[in-house]
Amino acid sequence: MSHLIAPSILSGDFANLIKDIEMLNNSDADWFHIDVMDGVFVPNISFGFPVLEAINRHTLKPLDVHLMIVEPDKYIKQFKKAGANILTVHAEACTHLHRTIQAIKQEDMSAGVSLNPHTAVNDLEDIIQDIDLVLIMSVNPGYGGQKFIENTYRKIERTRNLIEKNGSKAKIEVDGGVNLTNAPKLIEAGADVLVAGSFVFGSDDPEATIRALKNV
Ligand SMILES: O=C(CO)[C@H](O)[C@H](O)COP(=O)(O)O
Repeated sequence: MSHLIAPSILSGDFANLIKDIEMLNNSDADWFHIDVMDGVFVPNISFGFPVLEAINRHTLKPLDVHLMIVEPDKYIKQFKKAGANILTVHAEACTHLHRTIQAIKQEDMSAGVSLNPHTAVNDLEDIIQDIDLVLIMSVNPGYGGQKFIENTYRKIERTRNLIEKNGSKAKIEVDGGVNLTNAPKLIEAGADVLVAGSFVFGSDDPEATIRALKNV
C-alpha cells in the first residue's frame, strides 16, 4: 500500500479556512490532520469543536484528529459528533489508556495513540493489537514549524517490529518537521502516514507540495 499524506491544518490560514479546505479536497491529501491543543498538555492552545465542525461541513476526506489534551475521555463523544473519523490520544495523557481506546472504538472511530519523543515504543506492547494507529511525534508537540528529531527513524523501525511481532494492523504516522528531504527515509523506516504542516502551507504551491510528498 502506498503511504498516505495528512496535511496539518494548524499551518493553514484561519482567516480563510475554506480556501485551504477546498485546496485539500482537490489535492492528493488522503486525510485532514487536525491538531487540538489545550494549553495544559502542551504549551499552546489551537482550536476546538466549532472549528472542527466547520471543517467537517466542507471536507471530502477523513478527519484525523490529534488530541494534545489532558483527560481526553471527557470529550470522546463530542469529537465523534464534531466529525472525527480517527481519534488519537497521547499515551502520556491517559492513566487508563486501554479504557480510553475502547471508548473511542465504541463510538465507531479508529483509535490512535501518540508518543512524545521521549516515550518508549515498548510502552505500547500490551495495547498494540487494540489500536489502529501509532502517531510518532518527531518534534515535541505544541507548535508547527519545529526541527525534525533524527531519532525518529529508529523509533519507527522499533514500532514496525512491535507491530509485526504482535500481528497488529496498526498504521504508523509521523508528525513534526516532515519535508521532502526526510520523507523518503521515513517511508523506508516503515512510516505509513506522513503529517506535514508548515512544509505544505508555507510553500508557494501547497497542492504541488502535497503531490510531491505523495509521489515520494
Ligand atoms: O502536532 C503538531 C504540533 O504539535 C503538528 O501537526 C506538527 O507540528 C506539524 O507541523 P510541522 O509540519 O510544521 O512540523
